[in-house]
Amino acid sequence: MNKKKIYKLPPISLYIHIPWCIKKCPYCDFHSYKKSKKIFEKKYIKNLFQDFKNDKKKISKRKILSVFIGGGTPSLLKLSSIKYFIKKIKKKIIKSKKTEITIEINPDTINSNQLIKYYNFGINRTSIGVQTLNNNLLKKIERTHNKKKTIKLIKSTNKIKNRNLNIDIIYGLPEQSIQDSLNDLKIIINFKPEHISWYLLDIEPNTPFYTKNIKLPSLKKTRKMQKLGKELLIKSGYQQYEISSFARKKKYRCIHNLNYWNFGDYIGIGCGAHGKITKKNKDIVRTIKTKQDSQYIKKKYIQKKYIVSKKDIPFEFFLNKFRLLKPILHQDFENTTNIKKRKIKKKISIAEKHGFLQTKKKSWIITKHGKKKLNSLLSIFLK
Ligand SMILES: C[S@@+](CC[C@H](N)C(=O)[O-])C[C@H]1O[C@@H](n2cnc3c(N)ncnc32)[C@H](O)[C@@H]1O
Ligand SMILES: C[S@@+](CC[C@H](N)C(=O)[O-])C[C@H]1O[C@@H](n2cnc3c(N)ncnc32)[C@H](O)[C@@H]1O
Ligand code: SF4
Repeated sequence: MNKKKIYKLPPISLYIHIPWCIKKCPYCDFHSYKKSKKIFEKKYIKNLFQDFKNDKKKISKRKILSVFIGGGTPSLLKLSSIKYFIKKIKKKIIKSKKTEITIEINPDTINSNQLIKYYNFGINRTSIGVQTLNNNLLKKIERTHNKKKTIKLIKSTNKIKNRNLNIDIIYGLPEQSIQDSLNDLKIIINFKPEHISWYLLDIEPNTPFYTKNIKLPSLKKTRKMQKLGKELLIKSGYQQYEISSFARKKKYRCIHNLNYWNFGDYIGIGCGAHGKITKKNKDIVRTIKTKQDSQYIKKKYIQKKYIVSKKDIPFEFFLNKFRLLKPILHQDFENTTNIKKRKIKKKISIAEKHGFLQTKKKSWIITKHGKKKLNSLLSIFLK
């Protein structure tokens, strides 16, 4: 009998991109820019919903695991726009109160009353971009908020029942001392946010911080910050479940980001949003939405769409999976990529020879050395 193999498709999330910011931060490589007065928010929201409806058809009845409203700065939107949009998508896709719905917030864009309203609309996870609480450093990285204002906003979240709060902090900032970086963590930990994303400043070539040649802490210093910061977070009750992600309890791990790192699928709507959809024949389709808002509101949603070539899939899979710093099941690789593990045997043995990986009966394990040299490990799969 000719048995047809039925593949299980990966879980699918929804990402919504709001590209606007108060101003562009000089270190930021995200797709974001200052909003022009000519662009009407209402029009953008209407188009977001149309873009969503178009993409929704491509996933038929697959259940949405999580929703993430990111940016840019989604908290720049009017409360009425967010309320309207959440209500519309909830009707279409969200069947359970447990579905994680996150919104990213810049502390200079809202007050505590507005933040509380997000929870009333059904958003159940909020993420505040604090970066640092040192006023001098905030000025150096050209942020528009200060310590006092940020702390007031964080404090106000204590009133929220079932709060699920994430705080983004960056370390390795220009001229930052080890003590400065640990102080930021100590202050934030005192507020007991459910989640802390603790990023090392990344300098990408197309940002002003790259071209300006700013003075960064030495590698030795950032390594020390990393070691001491991680120890502090763990001592304070946070569990690390990804390179930069720490949660107070397992239930506070970010479902949306975990789905990306597990090489799950996601619809990406809004200017510059990326999407990844695995089709029934296991082709992986990536989409990039139109970057300019003026074009997007003319209903030109898609900028690029392509099928990921078979030879690139292992690299994309490991790029995400290695971030979780835990064993990767062979079965998981084969199921998610539709590629047999023997096809990557050569690359795995190179990684083993370098001491980056160990092959066990059912999984690959990243060694301590591999965790330190994650980029070198990944580059093996890029070749
Ligand atoms: C897209 S931003 C959204 C938050 C909001 N726009 C804000 O900045 O307040 C998400 C997070 O990415 C992090 N981030 C942005 N640029 C970074 C960089 N160059 N290096 C490390 N982290 C960065 C920041 O912590 C920021 O809060
Ligand atoms: C830098 S992370 C910050 C997460 C935040 N710290 C938190 O835990 O809530 C932002 C998230 O938005 C997603 N994201 C940002 N820009 C995106 C885009 N243009 N298309 C798709 N996803 C995007 C990232 O992949 C990630 O899941
Ligand atoms: S860090 Fe946040 S506020 Fe700054 S430009 Fe990037 S997205 Fe906008």
